Amino acid sequence: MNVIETKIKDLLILEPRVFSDERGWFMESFNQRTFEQALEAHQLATPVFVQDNHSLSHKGVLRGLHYQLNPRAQGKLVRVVQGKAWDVAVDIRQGSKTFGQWVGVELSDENMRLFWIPAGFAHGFIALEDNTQFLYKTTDYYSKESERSLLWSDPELAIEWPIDSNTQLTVHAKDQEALTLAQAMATQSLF
Ligand SMILES: Cc1cn([C@H]2C[C@H](O)[C@@H](COP(=O)(O)OP(=O)(O)O[C@H]3O[C@@H](C)C(=O)[C@@H](O)[C@H]3O)O2)c(=O)[nH]c1=O
Repeated sequence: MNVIETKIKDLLILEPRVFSDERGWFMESFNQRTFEQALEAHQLATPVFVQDNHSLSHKGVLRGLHYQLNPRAQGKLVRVVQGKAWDVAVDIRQGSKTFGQWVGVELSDENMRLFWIPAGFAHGFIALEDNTQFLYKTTDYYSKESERSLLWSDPELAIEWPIDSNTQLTVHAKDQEALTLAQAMATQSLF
C-alpha cells in the first residue's frame, strides 16, 4: 500500500496495491495490520472501526461538512467504489496548528484511493459523476444528537470546490443551514 502525506499531518491518502490479470483485478480494500502500520509510521493513533456506511449520490450532490461531537466523534476511512468525488476534510480542533485548514482529494473508482480522516475533522464531498457510491468505515456509531454540520461555502474556510456556473448543485436543507466556523466556535460546537 502506498501512503501519501498531505499538508495536514493527521490526514493520509492510501493507495492499495491492485493486482490486475486477464480476469480483472483484485485488491485488499482494507487490511487492519497494513492500516495500523501506515498510521504508526506517522505517529498516529490506530482506531477501531465499528460501522460501515454506503451512500449513493447523483452528480452535483454535495454532502457535508459533517462531524459528531465528543464523546461520539468519528474517524472515517472513506473511498469511492463507483464514480468520482472531491472529498474534503477540515481541521476543527481548536488549538491545532492547522485549525480551519482543509485538504481536498479526488476519490474515484479509477484511482481507488482511501482517505483517512481522524476524529476532530469535519468531512464532506461533492459527487462529480452520477451514481457515485461512497463506502466508508467509522470509529464510532452514528449519533443524531451529536451530529453537526459546518457550512460548506463558509468564506473563512474558502474550500475550492470543483464547481462552476454549469454545476447543478444539490445541498440538503440541513447542510444549507449549517454554521460557519466562527458561529460554531461561538457556540462551542467544535473540538
Ligand atoms: C450518517 C448516518 C445516517 N443515517 C440516517 C439518518 C438519515 O435519515 C439518513 C441520511 O443521513 P444523512 O443525511 O446524515 O446522510 P449524509 O449526508 O450522507 O451524512 C454523511 O455525510 C458524510 C459527508 C459524512 O461524513 C458522514 O459521516 C455522514 O454525516 O440516514 C443513519 O441511520 N446512520 C448513519 O450513520
